[in-house]
Amino acid sequence: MTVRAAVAGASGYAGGELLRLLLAHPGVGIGALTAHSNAGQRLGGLQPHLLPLADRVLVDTTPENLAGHDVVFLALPHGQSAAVAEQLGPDTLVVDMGADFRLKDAGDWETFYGSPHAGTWPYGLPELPGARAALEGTRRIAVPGCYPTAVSLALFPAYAQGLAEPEAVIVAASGTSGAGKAAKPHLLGSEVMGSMSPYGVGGGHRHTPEMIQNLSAAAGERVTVSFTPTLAPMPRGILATCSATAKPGVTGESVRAAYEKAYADEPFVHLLPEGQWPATASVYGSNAVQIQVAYDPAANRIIAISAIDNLAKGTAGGAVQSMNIALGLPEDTGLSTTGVAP
Ligand SMILES: NC(=O)C1=CN([C@@H]2O[C@H](COP(=O)(O)OP(=O)(O)OC[C@H]3O[C@@H](n4cnc5c(N)ncnc54)[C@H](OP(=O)(O)O)[C@@H]3O)[C@@H](O)[C@H]2O)C=CC1
Ligand SMILES: CC(=O)N[C@@H](CCC(=O)OP(=O)(O)O)C(=O)O
Repeated sequence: MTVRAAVAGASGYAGGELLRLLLAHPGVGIGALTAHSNAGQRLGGLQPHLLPLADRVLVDTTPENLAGHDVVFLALPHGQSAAVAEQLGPDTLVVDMGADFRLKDAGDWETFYGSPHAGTWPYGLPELPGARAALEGTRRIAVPGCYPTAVSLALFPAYAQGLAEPEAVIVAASGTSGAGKAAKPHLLGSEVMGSMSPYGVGGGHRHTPEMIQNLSAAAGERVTVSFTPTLAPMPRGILATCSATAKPGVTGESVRAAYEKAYADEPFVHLLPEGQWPATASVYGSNAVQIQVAYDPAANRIIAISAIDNLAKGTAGGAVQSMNIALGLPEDTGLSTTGVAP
């Protein structure tokens, strides 16, 4: 079976990484490539690493250009996907890599994104309880945010197995590609190189409600989240350091056993051997997630650390993984757990 896929936002970082993965996917043929300000340009001038597609010309992001495909990926800025998606038929698999359909609570959406809520689609993080079943056969997928991917995978086993109190503290470092390709003053090389800095401090980051949604569902009670993102001088990668107070009776052994149970059969999540710690360099360009967990008896806290590539498992790889499930393909088709090093 070969499906024909269109990519809206093909000139951006997420669209570019998606095309890199789709070029290696045996079940996908690449159809229309759309953009906005770069419509009319050769892809090779914007994504020079995608050599097999260099002479393809970007077209406008219109329903006409996206029609006639089996799968349409939307790698557009927040708030742009809903209007495009509603023009696509119910038989088309629409995979939204933006935020528009991730949140269930309309109030949360309005508070953090400042526009009317478009709706909620099956959530593309297959490792979460119940998520795979919701993705099977669906024709609409909301790909999670990059930080919520890293944080939810680091912490949900502790909540799902009743080991952690409902308050999580998270500090995560992201590479600069997480902010997209558009020029922003704080992303100038001279600002980023040789420096790390926090942003969105104090509960203001828009990924906070998405983390609360995922962790609360796992816990069966509302989990509060204190989330501090930081910008790291690297192009890709997220390292999320997450902790929560342990419930009475928790030990290092019970925490380890909970994570081993949660991830025993997951193709992309690798619980590292004890004593080895996640590193962004180890997952560069791959769909793998590295996780390690420890119990700090002096502080009575569970500490879970994850590393992902924000553009791979954190966006495009997660999108392909969920597409595979929706189409009934083996989940790992076209995806690799092999990174690039050094
Ligand atoms: N970067 C990351 O790590 C992650 C990104 N995402 C999500 O993926 C989506 C794309 O992000 P990213 O690739 O980083 O962003 P970029 O800024 O790199 O790319 C944005 C893309 O959208 C196009 N675009 C911009 N404005 C419009 C518009 N008004 N209508 C239609 N197309 C438009 C751009 O076209 P043109 O170049 O022609 O202007 C470009 O192709 C976002 O929703 C983001 O949240 C999700 C998880 C992680
Ligand atoms: C470093 C950096 O700026 N990262 C982005 C997150 C990117 C992402 O995954 O988020 P969305 O898909 O929700 O846009 C940020 O903090 O806004």
